[in-house]
Amino acid sequence: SLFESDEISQPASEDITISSIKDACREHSYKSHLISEDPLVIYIESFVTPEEASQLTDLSESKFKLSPLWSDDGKVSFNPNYRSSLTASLDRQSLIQCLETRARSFPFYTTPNALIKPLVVQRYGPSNQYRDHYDWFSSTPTLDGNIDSTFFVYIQANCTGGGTNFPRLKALEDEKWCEWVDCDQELGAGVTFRPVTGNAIFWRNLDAEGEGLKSTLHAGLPVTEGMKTGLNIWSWVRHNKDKSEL
Ligand SMILES: O=C(O)CCC(=O)C(=O)O
Ligand SMILES: [Fe+2]
Repeated sequence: SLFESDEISQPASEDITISSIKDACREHSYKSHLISEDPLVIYIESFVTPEEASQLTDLSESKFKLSPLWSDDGKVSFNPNYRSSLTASLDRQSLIQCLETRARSFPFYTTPNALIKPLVVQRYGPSNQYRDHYDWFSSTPTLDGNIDSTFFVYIQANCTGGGTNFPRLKALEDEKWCEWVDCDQELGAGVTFRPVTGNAIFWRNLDAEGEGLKSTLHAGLPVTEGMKTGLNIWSWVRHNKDKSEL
């Protein structure tokens, strides 16, 4: 086990890890909090600085198109009833390379050689949402890799609503989480992270055999007012090749 504590739903405060990195283009510290051990879900405070968050928002500004959906063979389709946000794919300039390095050096990132595909930014205005889905694909012959881990970083959170809901995670009971998690939702609704600029959720999508974890089901809940923008950092690994580089 990665952790000493077996209390998955209420990690002790000793589970906080502070990481400081000098090589992610500038010195940067963030704080990790264990949310769930299986599936592995970590909440990261200040994964990006406020300046980085606003630069990322600026970089994506002119690039937004309707967000796609992917089938298990990797084909793209559109269905605004299911996913109504906008997506921008970012050029790999210096800030992006810094964030890729920061992601690779995250202590819980176990596939340092995995392929990071171009980073994408998701934008949600009023009523925009992304209903329940997995970030992983079921194995099919046409797609030889899968998304092993996800960072979802809130880069703009001037909104109400728009939480990131994991309906199959056990609700967090300790009030200390209410700073970041919706503590007013119904029991049984899992865990809903509230958008907070600069903070991120990291999770592993695949089990040790490379199979998708159904416990990672999640949704971007509808924004009720304002604007939410988030950055995805997805790492890809090959199927059945023991987490090798894609
Ligand atoms: O918007 C969110 O909170 C989640 C976004 C998401 O799940 C995705 O882009 O795959
Ligand atoms: Fe997702």
